[in-house]
Amino acid sequence: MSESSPPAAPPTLRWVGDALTGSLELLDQTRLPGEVVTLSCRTDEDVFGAIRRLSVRGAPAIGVSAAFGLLLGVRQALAPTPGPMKGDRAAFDAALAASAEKLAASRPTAVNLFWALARCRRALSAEPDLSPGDALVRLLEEAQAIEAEDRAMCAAIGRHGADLLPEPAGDGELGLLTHCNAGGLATAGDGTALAVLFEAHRRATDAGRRVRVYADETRPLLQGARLTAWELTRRGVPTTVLCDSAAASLLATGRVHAVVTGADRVAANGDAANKIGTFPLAVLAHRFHVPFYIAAPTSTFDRELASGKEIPIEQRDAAEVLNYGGLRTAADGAEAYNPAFDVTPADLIAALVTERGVIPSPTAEAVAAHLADA
Ligand SMILES: CSC[C@@H](O)[C@@H](O)C(=O)COP(=O)(O)O
Repeated sequence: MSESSPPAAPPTLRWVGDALTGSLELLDQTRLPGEVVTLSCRTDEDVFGAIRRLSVRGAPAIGVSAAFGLLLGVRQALAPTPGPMKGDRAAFDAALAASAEKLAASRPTAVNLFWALARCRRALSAEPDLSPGDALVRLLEEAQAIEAEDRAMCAAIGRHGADLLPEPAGDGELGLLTHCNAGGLATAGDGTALAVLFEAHRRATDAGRRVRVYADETRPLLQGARLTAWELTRRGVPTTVLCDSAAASLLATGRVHAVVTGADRVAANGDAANKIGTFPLAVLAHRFHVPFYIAAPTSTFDRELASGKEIPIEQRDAAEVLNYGGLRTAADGAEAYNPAFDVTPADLIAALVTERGVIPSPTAEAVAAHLADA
């Protein structure tokens, strides 16, 4: 390790051990960047709580964690103390359904949660003859497959997205603006939007060029200032944090050449829900003729929803808006409006980037063609 390397941090999520005795370790994102703390989850209740309070967050990471949470839920029901699984396969399937229902209630917007739970249940219903013990091992294999696939998806998204980015004229710096955290902390890999920015930085460095990432602080929970800036600076990417409300004046300077964000759910027509504050960025990007890209794996697409109007938007605790750093800052008696996500209409999105490639100027037809056989 060189002298300037930051201390190693634990991965965002990691399964440790076998199906019968293992646990899910999560890097507690509520403590970053000040403290690096690992949570050990041994029940689905632990995972539910971690998702709900945003110790683990970001659409793909929520999905992967929920898959491991499902295993923990079934194990807790059928082997609450160390030892072989009790009950028959019907008891296993009932515990699986109950745990999936519990985990699905943790957060409403990121479709990866429901996608991962449904995928695990399908894998088990395809093998009805497995004993409870073997079915638990099968569940672990499926959760680990989801995790490994997510990692590969991030890498592919990074390459496809970086191919879209312009080269600034002369020896100018490529300026890239992002919102919230769609990085390694939000996935099992290098992220979605941040994978694009990391790849752009790597390519620019190889070519002797410069990249700067502008990270919106992302009120009210500061995922941009706390998490995105932490990831970028640890990897040596020049990083500038700005108040969300400074984006218009930054774009007006011409220093931003593309805006890249992630998504929590993309509807069949290409409308995309992402962290509150993403939609205004897309409007601003349109105003300043800067391309606005959304990077998300196909597991974030919800073909059952015709448009973004149908995406359920999480409303969070008023205290997140009325307080700051644990202290009340809003006048007594004021109420809060605190949707966690907004929906960017497809016509403001220059391209959706997935692990399969790019959907330029997304429409329902283009999204359907892109997802065919997915
Ligand atoms: C690759 S993560 C994409 C999105 O999940 C991310 O941008 C986002 O909005 C996360 O919101 P959060 O409330 O922190 O879970």
